[in-house]
Amino acid sequence: MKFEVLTIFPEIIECYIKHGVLGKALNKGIVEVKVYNLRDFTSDKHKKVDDYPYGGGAGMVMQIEPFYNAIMHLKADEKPRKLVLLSPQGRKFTQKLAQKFMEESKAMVLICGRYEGIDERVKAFVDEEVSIGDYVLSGGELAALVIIDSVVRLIPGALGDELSAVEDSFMKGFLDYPHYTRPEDFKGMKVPEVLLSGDHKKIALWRKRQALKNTLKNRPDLLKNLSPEDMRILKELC
Ligand SMILES: Nc1cc(-c2cccs2)n[nH]1
Repeated sequence: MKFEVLTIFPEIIECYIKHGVLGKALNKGIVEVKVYNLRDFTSDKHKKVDDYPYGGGAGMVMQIEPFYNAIMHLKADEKPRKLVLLSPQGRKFTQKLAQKFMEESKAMVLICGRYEGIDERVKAFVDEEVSIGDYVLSGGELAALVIIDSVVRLIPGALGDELSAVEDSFMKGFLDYPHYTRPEDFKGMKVPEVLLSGDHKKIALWRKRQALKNTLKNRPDLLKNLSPEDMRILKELC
């Protein structure tokens, strides 16, 4: 899978992708990330990327020309790619959308705006507008990293041999179960006995109950389309 990121702060992307799961996936060649500085696609000596808004108002608006030039540069190889604009106005990014992107796209262009927004005409050249949440960031770079990280984790082989339990739970519609590791007793705070029992059936049931309990408490909106077994467990909790 290939990600191409358009930004005026390439360092933000380049620094993050060197670490952790992303770093390993890059080294394994499972994923490629190319970052393009929009300033390299300007035509003035000051590499200007923004200007005052037509109609007045606070702040600056990013101009269409650098985005257009960068997109045309990428499209010159005529390879298929999904162009995604990050913005608070976009469709909500979820684990299911991450799965869809991983399954359907060989290459994604992540377009990062800054300031008070970007010229609306840029949207004529994108496939999707995506929001990672109902809050405003200073720029699209963090949102782009969220998408890269969550999509790469889903690529077969990216996580090595460890199970991606967290992704599984979100895909099934509830939050993750609690995790513990050594020591068994930390200042009197003990690991739940069931996890020391070696009884995998009991452990699996305990984890499911805890996951449903957490979901009921913090994200009841996720609790739909439960299996009859999960519904039975949930009813016991109520
Ligand atoms: N979900 C989300 C995206 C954004 C921004 C994208 C570009 C500038 S601000 N804020 N919140």
